[in-house]
Parts: sequence; C-alpha cells; structure tokens
Amino acid sequence: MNATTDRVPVTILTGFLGAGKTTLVNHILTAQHGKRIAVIENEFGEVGIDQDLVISAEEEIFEMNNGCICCTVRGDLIRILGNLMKRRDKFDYILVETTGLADPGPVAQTFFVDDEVREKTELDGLVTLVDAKHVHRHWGTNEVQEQIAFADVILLNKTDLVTPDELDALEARITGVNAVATVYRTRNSVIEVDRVLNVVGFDLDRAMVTDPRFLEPEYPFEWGGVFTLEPGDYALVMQEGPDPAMKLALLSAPDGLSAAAGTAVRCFSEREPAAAGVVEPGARLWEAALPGGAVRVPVRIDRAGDYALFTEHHPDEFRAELHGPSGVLAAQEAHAYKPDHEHDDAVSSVGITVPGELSEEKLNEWLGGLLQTQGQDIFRMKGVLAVKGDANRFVFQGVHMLFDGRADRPWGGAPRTNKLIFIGRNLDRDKLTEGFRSCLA
Ligand SMILES: Nc1nc2c(ncn2[C@@H]2O[C@H](COP(=O)(O)OP(=O)(O)OP(=O)(O)O)[C@@H](O)[C@H]2O)c(=O)[nH]1
Repeated sequence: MNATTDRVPVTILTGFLGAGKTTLVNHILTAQHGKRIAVIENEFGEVGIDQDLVISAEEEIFEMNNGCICCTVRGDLIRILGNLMKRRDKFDYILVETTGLADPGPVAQTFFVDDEVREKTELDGLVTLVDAKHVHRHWGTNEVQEQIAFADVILLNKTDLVTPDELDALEARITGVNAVATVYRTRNSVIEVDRVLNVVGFDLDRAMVTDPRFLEPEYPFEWGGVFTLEPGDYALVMQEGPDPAMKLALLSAPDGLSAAAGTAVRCFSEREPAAAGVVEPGARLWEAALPGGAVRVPVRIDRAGDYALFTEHHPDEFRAELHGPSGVLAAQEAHAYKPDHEHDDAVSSVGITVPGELSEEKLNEWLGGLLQTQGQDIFRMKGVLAVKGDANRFVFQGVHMLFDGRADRPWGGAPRTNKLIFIGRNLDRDKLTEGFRSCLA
C-alpha cells in the first residue's frame, strides 16, 4: 500500500508479442517480496492460454479475452477492477499484463478518466519489455513506438540472444524515443522486484507530452445523442452503409450524455449483444444486422424521460434517424466520439482447442514445415499440449522462428486436451486447424 494514500498501486506491463511479459509476471509472483499481487491478463485471441502459463500461486488471476484492451475491452477492465475492489483486503498490488498488440496509452488512461477507478487505484508505473532479438522486426509499428514512449521502466530482455554491441545500439535507439525511462538489461525477465514495482514512476504530465490527447478517452462507439421521449413506439431507421451491423445502447439519461457515456462503455464491452428485435432502454448492448437496404429497428419507451442512444458507427454513414409518431426526431445533445485507434487488420489470432493426445513426431513435423513456409508471418505461438505417453502438460512457446517447449504440471485427473494459439499476419484458420488435428496420435 502507498504511504500517502490507500489507493492500490497498479503496474502495467507492456511489450510486443513474446517479449517476456508472462515470464516477468511469473518471476514477480515467485520472488520474495511480501506483496500480495492480483494479476489481470489481457489476451489477444479467443482461446485463453496465458492463465495456464502463469504459475499457479495464491495470487488472483483474472483473465480478459477477446480483442484488445485498448478498445472495447476498457469496459471489461473497469468491471474487473470493480470486482477486485470488493476483495480489497486480499491483495496489496495490481499487475495488468496487456496484450503485445496493445497501445498502452489508453490502458494507462483508464486509471485517470474513470472516476471510480481513479478513486481506488493509482497507476504506479508502466514497464515495457523489449525483445532485444526481435524488436527490430516491429520497430516501425505504432504499438512498439508507444510502448517505448510511455514506459517508466524498460527491460531490454533476451540479452542472451544478441551481442553486447547490438544491445548498445538498441539502447541508443530506445533512448532516442524515450530518454527518461530507466533501462535495465535482463535475461528471462529476471530483475529485482523493487525496480519494477512501487517505482512511483508514472507521470501524467509526461504522458500528456507523449500524447496530448492522453486524457481524451477513446470510446467503443462513435456517436451518442440524447432525445426527450414520451411513452410510445419509435423506430431507428438505417440505410445501407459501410458495415454489416451496428451495435447500439439506449440508456436512461436524466443527467445528460456524458454521465451516460460511462455506462455505455461498460455496455459495449458485452461479448454477446442481443439481436435488436425491439430495443428498450437499459444497460445492455444491442446489435442490428444491416444486410443491405433500409432497416427499421423498433424502439419502445414505457416512461417519459431523457434517453441517450449510443451507436457503434456514426449515424451519417447509414443515414440513421430516430423516427417518432410525428416524424424524425432531433437529438437535443449529441457528440461524435474520438474513434478507436487503428489496428493492423491483417494481424489476427487463431486459437484451436482439440481434445485428445498428440503424436510428438507428427507435431514436430507439422510445426517444422509450418515455420519453414510461414515463419515470417507467424509472430507468436503458444500452446498447452497433451502428448501421448507424457503424464505432464507440455507447454510450447514460439516467437518468430525461435521456439521451445517444456514439461509443465501433471495432467492428473484433468481431461487431456490441447490448446494452441497463433498470432500473426495472413493466418488461415481452416488450414491451421486441419494441420493441428492431423497431429492427433
Ligand atoms: N532466450 C530467451 N528466451 C526468453 C527470455 N525471456 C523470455 N523468453 C522466452 O520467450 C518466450 C515468450 O515469453 P513470454 O514471457 O511468454 O512472452 P510474453 O511477452 O508474455 O508473450 P505474449 O503474451 O504472447 O505477448 C518464452 O518461450 C520464454 O521462455 C530471455 O531472456 N531469453
């Protein structure tokens, strides 16, 4: 706990895919420091694996899946932090491990723009792991640049894979982007815990210099408007536009648009929106399919009042209008929100889960062939596998062309199953799934 406040200190760990973040989390969880740490994992991809890779400890591990922590998942992070705070007596510190594809700015921003989060937590520092061997491959990407620019502490990791001269050159390059962060050189993310936790490093003013719009949150919706509505039937009418569907939320908004926007952020983190049959006010997310041509989504209001409508895309793109009994209604207050940052759309993840046991020989052959043909495009592979004849889980890790595997905990009575995740460019899900299945014993 901090000396001056009882807000829980938070450290955000960033670093490109495979840089050594989970290795650092494991190191922190096993080191002797007397702190009880809650870990929040954000994964890119639909099959959660990181939780299996973090050593089991008494510490609590919360997992967020599905997309990028920096966009729609901000609501998820806020919700997880809220739940954590109900068990405030169980831990003294929070570690958030972001996906390697996250721009950390919006993650850090969550700790400043959400009132509830700000009251209870305090961002202590942002620690960035840099893969000394592979960082040059992704140096020009926004994610890597921002991860370095926002860092308070930078760990130049995997020092065993490069020469001292290469390390010096890389450190000089890093200092060119961020001259104030403290840089340490590490192998297997081993570092004294005091150098990464409780550094009291995060400086809002500096973050504002790095990104002048730092405190201007990104939203998972592009537009919001408040309408004063009487009880009755309305319709949201939309024409064909650039997207095949539109997510929306309709919330009672007695205190205006910006008060409702916080609730809307949480609604938009909902994984399974309801089909917009008849939309009614309430804290839920709806999705209207836009198959082409005009679409009319019925809206029912039972009580007179002010209601805020939030839409995933800007209404202009679909010529969207709210129709009432006497024609098209105008919003009395409206705002176009800063859209989410851009992602490299070609980068995706494929997660495969196959029950049963694998043949080690077939697996080696398949992976070998895969790396030969697609090695440039596969940034990251992670797997927890059940190999025939082996009583232990086999944990498999790949970063570009380098990969290693090791025996992990015994399966015991747990059903033997295999989880594998690929992150990279131009991945062919069907082909990868078929290949993985062909490795079954
Ligand atoms: N040679 C070498 N390998 C390392 C070092 N640190 C980590 N690794 C290996 O690199 C791989 C990736 O490490 P992780 O800790 O899972 O990386 P990560 O940043 O959590 O990866 P993502 O969650 O996919 O972004 C694992 O196989 C680690 O064992 C190091 O200093 N040297």
